[in-house]
Amino acid sequence: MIEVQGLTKRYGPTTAVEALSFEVRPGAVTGFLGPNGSGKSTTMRMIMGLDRPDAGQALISGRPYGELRWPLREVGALLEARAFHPGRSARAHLSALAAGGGIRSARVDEVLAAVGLSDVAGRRAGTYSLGMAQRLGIAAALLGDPGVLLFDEPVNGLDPEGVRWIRELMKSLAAEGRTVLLSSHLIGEMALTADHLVVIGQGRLLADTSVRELTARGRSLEEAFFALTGASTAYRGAGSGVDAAPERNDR
Ligand SMILES: Nc1ncnc2c1ncn2[C@@H]1O[C@H](COP(=O)(O)OP(=O)(O)OP(=O)(O)O)[C@@H](O)[C@H]1O
Repeated sequence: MIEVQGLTKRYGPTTAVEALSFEVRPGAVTGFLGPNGSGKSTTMRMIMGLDRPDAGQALISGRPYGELRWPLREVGALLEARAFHPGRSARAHLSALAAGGGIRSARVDEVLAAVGLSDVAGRRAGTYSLGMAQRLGIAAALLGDPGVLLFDEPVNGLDPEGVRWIRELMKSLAAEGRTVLLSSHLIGEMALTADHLVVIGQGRLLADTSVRELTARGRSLEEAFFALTGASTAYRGAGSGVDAAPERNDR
């Protein structure tokens, strides 16, 4: 379970995230949607303790990230592709993470197999394609077998086979009872993958509802998304207009 409570983050004059509250529950894939610059990555970074909120808090299984005794065993995240030393092999990268996180070393080969990198595990990770780098990032997220997982744009740059692989992986992780928060710009993909959606615009909550309910509002999930976010897409010059109360629906 992830609990985001009144989270606020400012960068100088820019308010990246403002009084944002939502919960991400186990056993489902929760999609995290919003236009460019709406605050998705900033929110995920604050959940992972990488950015300090100006107000509010984010809890993982009831605690802030910094208070987790064995963080890698509680939460895994893919926040940036290529977050590894390019000169190290995938196996060496994962082994170092396992050693630092109190994770048995045999787990490294298990996650390499799970993401399909066993045959190239000895190669320098800097030589990996984008798809392979994403798989390595996912292997790192899965290393501690955590109950909570965050993925920021995991299908970016992947080929159709890779996109389908991610979709099935997200669903199977949720089916195992894990909490899965997934951001993506690909709304059609989100319609196929997510059960629940948290939609934000200009750092504020716009909707917290099921995919089914949101899709039923328009001809497609994409149309419903545009109707919801149109007023908060600053680069279209449509004004700020996000004062309306967010829409919440029981799951
Ligand atoms: N380190 C930073 N310094 C200054 N401004 C920042 C920083 N990080 C994010 N921002 C600003 O905060 C806002 C939210 O950015 P964020 O990257 O969280 O959005 P996002 O929803 O993840 O966007 P995208 O979909 O484009 O990845 C943007 O206006 C961005 O320019």
